[in-house]
Amino acid sequence: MESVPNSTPVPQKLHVGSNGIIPNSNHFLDLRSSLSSVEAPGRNGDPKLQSGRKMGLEIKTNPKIVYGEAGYVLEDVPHLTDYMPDLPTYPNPLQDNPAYSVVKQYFVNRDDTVAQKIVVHKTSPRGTHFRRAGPRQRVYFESDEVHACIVTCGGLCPGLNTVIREIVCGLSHMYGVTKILGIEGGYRGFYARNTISLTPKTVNDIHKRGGTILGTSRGGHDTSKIVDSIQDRGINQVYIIGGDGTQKGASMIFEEIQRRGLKVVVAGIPKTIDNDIAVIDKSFGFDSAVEEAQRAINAAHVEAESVENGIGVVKLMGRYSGFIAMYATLASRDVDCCLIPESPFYLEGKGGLFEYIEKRLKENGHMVLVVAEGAGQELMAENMRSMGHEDASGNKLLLDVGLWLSQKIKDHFASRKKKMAINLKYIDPTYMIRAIPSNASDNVYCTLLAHSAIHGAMAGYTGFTVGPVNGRHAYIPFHRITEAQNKVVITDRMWARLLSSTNQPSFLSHKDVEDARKEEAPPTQLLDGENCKDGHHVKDVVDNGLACNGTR
Ligand SMILES: Nc1ncnc2c1ncn2[C@@H]1O[C@H](COP(=O)(O)OP(=O)(O)OP(=O)(O)O)[C@@H](O)[C@H]1O
Ligand SMILES: O=P(O)(O)OC[C@H]1O[C@](O)(CO)[C@@H](O)[C@@H]1O
Ligand SMILES: [Mg+2]
Repeated sequence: MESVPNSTPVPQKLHVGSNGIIPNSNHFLDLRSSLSSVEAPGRNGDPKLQSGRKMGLEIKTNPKIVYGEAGYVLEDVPHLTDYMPDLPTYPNPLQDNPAYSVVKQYFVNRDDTVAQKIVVHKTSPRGTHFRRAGPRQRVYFESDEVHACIVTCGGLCPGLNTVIREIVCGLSHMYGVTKILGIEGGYRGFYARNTISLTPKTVNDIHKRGGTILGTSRGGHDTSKIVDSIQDRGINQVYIIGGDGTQKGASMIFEEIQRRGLKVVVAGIPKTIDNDIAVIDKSFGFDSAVEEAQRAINAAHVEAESVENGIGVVKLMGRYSGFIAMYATLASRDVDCCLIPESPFYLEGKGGLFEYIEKRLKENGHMVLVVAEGAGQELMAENMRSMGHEDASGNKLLLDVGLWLSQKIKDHFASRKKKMAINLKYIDPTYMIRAIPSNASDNVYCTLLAHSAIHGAMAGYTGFTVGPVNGRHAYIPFHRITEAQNKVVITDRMWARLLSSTNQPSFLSHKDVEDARKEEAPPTQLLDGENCKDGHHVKDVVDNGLACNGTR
């Protein structure tokens, strides 16, 4: 969150009505090409953006930001007409589609936007909005002109095949597209592998399988080779499914395409089993993972309660964010302790993990412990020589906290001082969970993501990631997805619910709590006005167009 320095120029203001509707839509459309050059206050002055590099990402395009009344801010996504102003448009073929033509107001009003925060005070500024996803009345591609491709990158996640299937079927059934290529093996597949032709027939039942039929990889992102391949193959719609690293790569591809002036749309579909993607409500596959994790937790519980002083330890995925562990714990009710990367813990002494385990064993005769793979990394590094290795994408390789913790617990209770017989079983279901097909609700979610991406691409939007914001699908500029990771906020209500359900110690000192409170709160919390560092009042926001959206 940052407030806007008073010295920055007030941007060109668009007249947005109090209901958020831009009164004359044509006026808005006419302004669209100039919007990309509207200087965003606080952004151009932001050293992270001025230097052009942040988290390895080159950000060259000014964000498209539109300011309205009462602190309304639209963080818009790029459009092909930003750099190709004279493109022709065509009526959306969906208007003649028997399934969709009967729907009242099927087409999204082009001024519709989705609010990032829906909990507001009566004096709150209206805050940040994103362009609403969905089909537009006019499209920028004729059906037989479209040559789409799909690529999946990063780690596996339940639902990848469903998204592939629904992009292929959606393009084909809704827009009559026949040329769709699958890029094999992630980003490097653009220049190092063959492509496969995808049709509704070939993808018909792939949603029932785990993994990705296209294969995936880490590393191998070579922007100019990728864009050469897109150009050489005559591809004009690129659908990129992947996590934060993938979206950074997608942003660079978009920048290069724009630099070359190509009529090529780049659409990102966010994927991560860890649910660590910022802005969106939830990532696909997360629900399926939490559900599948219940099987491992149940097994750990059965094993633990069947023996004297039984301890079941389950490791779940979550490199930097403990969402899977937190939700799996909350869902299960059999878990006595959940450890996540966001909440440091310690083993020995008063208030430590060993003391709590002993207490639970004495009270209950058994216990279940869930640990996210990224938890306790610093603690382990103090004990062991840290490897400091990275994978091909530059992600830090983690030490195995499950094995380490299990050994530490065994050693502690076997020590001469303690001499307490325990029976510990360690279950690592991480890759088994990641490899399952998506569950029913994720399947529906994947379908909506795919459709939103297709509608956006056909309408000429580009350089966006699609996803639900407060339940409504929106087009989100890449930089908003890649500039921060979503994490469990340990001063938030959800973590408090977990602590009260497991009765575990918080392992936090008073100082830890104070530090955590000072950290940025998540965008879903009520922050407007309250979190402006320089104390800009709502009136400043309204009168001077100053942005204070509480999200940076
Ligand atoms: N900063 C970056 N710039 C360009 N490309 C990147 C960047 N970071 C990662 N990539 C590319 O994106 C792809 C996937 O990245 P990564 O392995 O980090 O997975 P991810 O998309 O973050 O998914 P997940 O972490 O959920 O498995 C890789 O091919 C990698 O080369
Ligand atoms: O073993 P891999 O494929 O590199 O992936 C492991 C990582 O990928 C993730 O599943 C994210 O995709 C993390 O939870 C995990 O740390
Ligand atoms: Mg990642």
